[in-house]
Amino acid sequence: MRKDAKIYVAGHRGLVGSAILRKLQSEGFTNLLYRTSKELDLRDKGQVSQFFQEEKPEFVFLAAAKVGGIVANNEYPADFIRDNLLIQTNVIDASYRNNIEKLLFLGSTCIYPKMAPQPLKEDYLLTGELEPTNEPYAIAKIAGIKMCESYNRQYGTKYISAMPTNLYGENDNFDLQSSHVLPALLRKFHEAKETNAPYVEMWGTGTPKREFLYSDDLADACLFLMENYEGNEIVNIGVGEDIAIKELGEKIKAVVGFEGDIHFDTTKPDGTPRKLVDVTKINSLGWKASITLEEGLQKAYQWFLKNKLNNTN
Ligand SMILES: NC(=O)C1=CN([C@@H]2O[C@H](COP(=O)(O)OP(=O)(O)OC[C@H]3O[C@@H](n4cnc5c(N)ncnc54)[C@H](OP(=O)(O)O)[C@@H]3O)[C@@H](O)[C@H]2O)C=CC1
Ligand SMILES: C[C@H]1O[C@H](OP(=O)(O)OP(=O)(O)OC[C@H]2O[C@@H](n3cnc4c(=O)[nH]c(N)nc43)[C@H](O)[C@@H]2O)[C@@H](O)[C@@H](O)C1=O
Repeated sequence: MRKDAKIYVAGHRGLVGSAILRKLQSEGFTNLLYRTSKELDLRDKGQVSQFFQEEKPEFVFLAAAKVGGIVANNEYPADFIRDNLLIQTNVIDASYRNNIEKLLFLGSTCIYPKMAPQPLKEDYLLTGELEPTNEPYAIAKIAGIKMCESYNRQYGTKYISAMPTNLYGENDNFDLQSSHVLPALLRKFHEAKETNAPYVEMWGTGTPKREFLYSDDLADACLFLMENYEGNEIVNIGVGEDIAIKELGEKIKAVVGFEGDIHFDTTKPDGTPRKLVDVTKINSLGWKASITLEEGLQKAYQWFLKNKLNNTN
């Protein structure tokens, strides 16, 4: 991409979009385009068509989506399938109609079958049943992948799809009902320390395993793929190592400095038992994650302390 190429970052205030924006700015890209959801509701086809016709971006990072943790996905399945299908359909189709040069679509590793062998290889897509807690969201993401692939086949476009593992970092969602596990635990352990609470309650049994990638690493990978990858096959983005949720809780407890106990609310769902991605493909293309979980947890906690302390919703 030229440094003055017109690049639209959809979802620039979110965890992923804000990291992509920071990365592009730090790499010297000067012609960046972004809108909040209030300014441009990507679920509205008319607004999206008008925006693309007026602005004519050359490259699109599609990081706008309806996103949430296990309970939010489970409780609001209609919102997750509807908003994501609308956002991605409108953006991908408007990109085609306005001849954009290249688009990167962000999926998620929940597109893989619940019981797929580990680590998850890209070609396990559509080989088995999905995890029920996030099936509607995953089906929307699979539709996005297939839409990119179909436009490439029929129209000769260059739309690529990346599948990141669970993410965390700056501008994460710290709302305890709708967030993912890592930001939820940073907040829970911090608040328990501040109030001298005897214990922190974690959801589920603590036995599921997850892999965590810092958002700055993800942004680096997205730019790398935009500049170095073309093709219909999806590409996993991860670190290649996972950890049990209980162990993650212990690590966060230590980072925050909480000295009480951990309890488990087993009425809450565990979700998929394991979700470790195979990163052979992106590694062999020449990209590797560089931020360890220990470094990332420190960075994320410092960011939380500085930016969210009196401002959590
Ligand atoms: N977080 C994670 O662990 C993972 C995320 N991903 C994927 O990465 C992508 C980004 O996720 P993440 O950054 O975590 O999500 P966030 O919830 O942090 O951010 C989502 C962004 O999407 C924008 N958005 C939502 N609805 C609309 C709408 N109707 N119109 C316009 N913009 C909208 C929001 O804009 P505004 O702020 O202006 O309202 C927000 O900035 C998603 O595709 C997600 O599936 C994949 C794997 C894991
Ligand atoms: C990125 C990914 O994210 C989601 O899938 P998930 O990985 O299951 O999500 P999660 O981060 O919410 O939970 C991971 C594990 O952690 C446990 N857990 C403990 N204590 C808390 C807790 O306090 N909050 C949360 N949220 N989980 C907790 C929780 O019970 C589960 O076992 C989907 O949106 C999916 O669509 C998707 O793509």
